[in-house]
Amino acid sequence: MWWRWHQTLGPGRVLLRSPCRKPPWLPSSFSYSDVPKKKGKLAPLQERRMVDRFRLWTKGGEGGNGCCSYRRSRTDRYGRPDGGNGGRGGDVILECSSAVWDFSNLQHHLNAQRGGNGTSKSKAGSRGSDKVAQVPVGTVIHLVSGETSYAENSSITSLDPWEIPGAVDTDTANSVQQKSVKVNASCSALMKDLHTSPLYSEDDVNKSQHDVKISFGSPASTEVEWDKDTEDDEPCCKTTYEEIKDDQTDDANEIRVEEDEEVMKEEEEEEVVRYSVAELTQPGQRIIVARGGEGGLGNATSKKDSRKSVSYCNGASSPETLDGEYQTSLAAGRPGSESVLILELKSIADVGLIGMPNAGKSTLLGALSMARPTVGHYAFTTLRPNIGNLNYEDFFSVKVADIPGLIKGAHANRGLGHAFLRHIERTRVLAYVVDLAAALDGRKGIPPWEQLRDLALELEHHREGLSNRPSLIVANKIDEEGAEHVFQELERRVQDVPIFPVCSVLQEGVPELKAGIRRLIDGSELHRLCVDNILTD
Ligand SMILES: Nc1nc2c(ncn2[C@@H]2O[C@H](COP(=O)(O)OP(=O)(O)OP(=O)(O)O)[C@@H](O)[C@H]2O)c(=O)[nH]1
Repeated sequence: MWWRWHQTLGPGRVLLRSPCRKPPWLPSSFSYSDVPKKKGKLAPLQERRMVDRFRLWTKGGEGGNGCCSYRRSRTDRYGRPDGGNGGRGGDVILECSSAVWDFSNLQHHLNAQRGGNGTSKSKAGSRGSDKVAQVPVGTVIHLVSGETSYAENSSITSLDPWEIPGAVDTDTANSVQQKSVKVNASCSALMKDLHTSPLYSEDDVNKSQHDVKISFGSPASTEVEWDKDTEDDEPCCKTTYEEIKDDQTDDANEIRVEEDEEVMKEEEEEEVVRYSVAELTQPGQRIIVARGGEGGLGNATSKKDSRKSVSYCNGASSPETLDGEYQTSLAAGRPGSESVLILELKSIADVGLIGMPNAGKSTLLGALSMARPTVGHYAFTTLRPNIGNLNYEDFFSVKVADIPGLIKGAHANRGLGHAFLRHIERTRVLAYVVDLAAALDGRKGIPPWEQLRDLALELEHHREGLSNRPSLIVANKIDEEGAEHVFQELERRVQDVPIFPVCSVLQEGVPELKAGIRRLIDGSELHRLCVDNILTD
C-alpha cells in the first residue's frame, strides 16, 4: 500500500500524523500515557531557600555473599570448592565541587550499592558502585552518630564550626592556640581522600593554609589540628538549638521562608555532635563518609582459610570438621558502615551586605558586580542570599553576598529569622548598608545610626562577637534630597568605621567603596563596628 501514500504525497514528502484529539466524553483529567506531560517550571532561584545546613544519613553498601560451589570431575569424586568471593559494597563519598553552592541538590539518605555475590568457577562478585554526592566548597562535616570507630577518642571539642579559613582577623593571632586531636585509625581510613588532593593525601602532611588540617601520620592515627580561640575548651560539645523553640509570631513572620520541617525537628533534639570532623575546601576533594562492607568468602577461599583457623583454634585435625554454620558466617557479606552527619557551609562569600529591608542592598550588589538580583520598592524582596563577583583590574576577585534584610528582633526569629543570620556568619567582612533617606521628609523609617545600632545588636544577640568582624558602612541613597545632611550627622555619630556615601542606582561612590572593600579583604586596614561607639539619641 505504500505506493498509494507515495502517489498522494509525492516523492520526498512525509505524512505527519496530526496530534490526536481527546474525545469530548473523556474526563478533563485524562491524559494519554504516551504524550509527554509538560514539565512545570522550576521555581526561580530567588524563591528557593538556600540550604546551608543539611543532615545526612549515609550507609555503605553491603558486601556480596560468597558462593559455595564444587567443581567435580571424573577424576575428582568429591569435587574441589570453586565458589568465588562476594564483591565489596560501594562507599558513600562526598565530593567537593564548585558547581554547587548549597545542599539543595542532596538527598537526606545516601545508600551505596551492594556488592555482587560470588559465583562458581571462583568468580568474585562485582564491587558495588559508590554513591558520590556533590557538596559545595567550604563544607564542614560534623558527626552526629556513626560507627564508634568513626571519630572515637577524638575528644572533639568545641571547635568553632563558624570560623572562616583565612579570616582577616589579625588581632586574634595571639589568642589562638593550636590544638591537636587524635582521631583513631578507622577515621584515618574514612577521611582518606581518593584523589591526590593536597589536603587529604596520605603522605602529604599539612599543606593546607586552612584552619583545619588533617594529616595522616602513622597508619594507626590521624591527627587533626586547628586554630581556635582559647575561650571554649570543652572536650565534647552538647548543642541545643534553642532558636527553634523561640517561635514568635509577628507580621513579618508571614513572609518568613518555611523551614524544612524534618530538619527543624531534628535540630530541636539535644544531641552530642562532634564538630568539624573534616572539611572540604578544594574542588575535587573527596571523602568517604560510609564504607562499603567486605564481601563474604566463597568456599574456594574460605575452605582454605577456615581449615587453617579451625584446626588451629580447636585442635581439629581434619578439614571435614568444618561445620556448615561456620562456613555460612564466612560466606555472608558484611554490612556497610553507617553514619549520620551534619553538613554545614562554612562560608558563602567574602563580603556580606547587611542592612534593613529596602536599604538598597540588592541594588548595590548589582552596582558592584554583574549579578542582577531582584530589586523592589517593598521590604523583603530578597529571600535568599544573592552572590556576585566583585572583580578588580588586577584580576583579584571578591565574592559579595546580598543577604536578606534584617529587622529588629531577628535574633528571636522575627522577619526572615535565624536562617539569614546564619548566612552572615558565613562571611568574612561585613558591609553595613544603611538607608540615608529612611527618616527623611517625615518618612517613618529609622535614622541610619539607629539602623546601625540595631543591626550590630542583632548580630551580637544571635552570636556573641559576630559584629566584631572587619566592617565598613555604606551610606546608600546619597542622591536623595537632604541625604547629605544625614550623612554628615552619621559621620559625627559613628567614627571608628569608614563610611562610604553611595548612590547605588547611579553607581556613584562605587569605585571608592570597591577600594575600601579591597583594603579590608587584604588586611591592610582593620575596622570593627562597636555598638558602644554609636551615638544615638
Ligand atoms: N534613590 C535611591 N533609591 C535607591 C538606591 N538604591 C536602591 N534604591 C531603591 O530602594 C528600593 C529597595 O532597593 P533593594 O535593592 O531592593 O533593597 P534591599 O535592601 O535589597 O531590600 P530587601 O530585599 O527588602 O532586603 C528600590 O526601590 C530601589 O530602587 C539609591 O541609591 N538611591
